[in-house]
Amino acid sequence: MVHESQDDDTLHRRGLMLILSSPSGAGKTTIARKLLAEDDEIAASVSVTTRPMRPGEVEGKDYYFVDKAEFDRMVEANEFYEWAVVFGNCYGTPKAHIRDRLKAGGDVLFDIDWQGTQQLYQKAQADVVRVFILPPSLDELRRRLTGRGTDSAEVIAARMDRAQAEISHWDGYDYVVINDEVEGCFEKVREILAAERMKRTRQTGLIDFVRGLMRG
Ligand SMILES: Nc1nc2c(ncn2[C@@H]2O[C@H](COP(=O)(O)OP(=O)(O)O)[C@@H](O)[C@H]2O)c(=O)[nH]1
Ligand SMILES: Nc1ncnc2c1ncn2[C@@H]1O[C@H](COP(=O)(O)OP(=O)(O)O)[C@@H](O)[C@H]1O
Repeated sequence: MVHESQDDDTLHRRGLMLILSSPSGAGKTTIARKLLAEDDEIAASVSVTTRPMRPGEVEGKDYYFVDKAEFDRMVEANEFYEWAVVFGNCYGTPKAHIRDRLKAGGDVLFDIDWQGTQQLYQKAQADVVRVFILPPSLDELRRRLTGRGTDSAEVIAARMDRAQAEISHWDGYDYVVINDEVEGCFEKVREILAAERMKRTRQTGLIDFVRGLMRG
């Protein structure tokens, strides 16, 4: 649970920003979905966009939908950690909701590439935990992209062409996990998350607790 106050039996902690990146097809969406389904202390980051809402999309769940004037105002007011224009529409990661969530002890999951990772890290270094997921081999990466059945042969070829360039950014991450087998990879990501949650600097309730201990 996300703690609203410190009046419960666990020490209050500050949330963290968990970034999962990988070359396309290595399995970051699979790991992210499992984490979101099994861990109620973490929620996905919701971006702001000027793109029109698609049928079935939900405001505040898929995106926050705004018009261009409002998006420009948010850029001017420095309300984004990062933003970009993709296919003619603007997309940005808003600070406000994320800050509130971190303060309340909730974690936020980002499924973003190395460029977005660099930008987030520059803005929020102390809160960011960067995890890079590697495929066990390029042959297996190709098998996964093909097996997913979502992309044409051309798109798969383009993703394979980009894979080595993406892999070359592995050293910009705090942790690297090889996704050989899903359950094993998922467990490793969970262990990383568990350890990062225990970091002294994130346990904001510790000072009072230790003072109490010292007073006897
Ligand atoms: N930089 C950045 N890119 C984003 C953000 N949110 C979404 N995108 C990217 O915008 C692109 C288009 O997203 P979307 O309109 O949902 O279409 P789809 O994901 O291609 O179906 C994708 O490549 C997303 O990764 C964001 O907050 N910041
Ligand atoms: N460890 C694994 N072993 C075999 N297949 C996997 C593994 N992890 C993911 N997959 C499959 O590979 C495909 C690509 O995974 P996905 O999570 O969509 O990758 P990404 O989000 O990195 O593009 C999907 O069909 C997924 O079910």
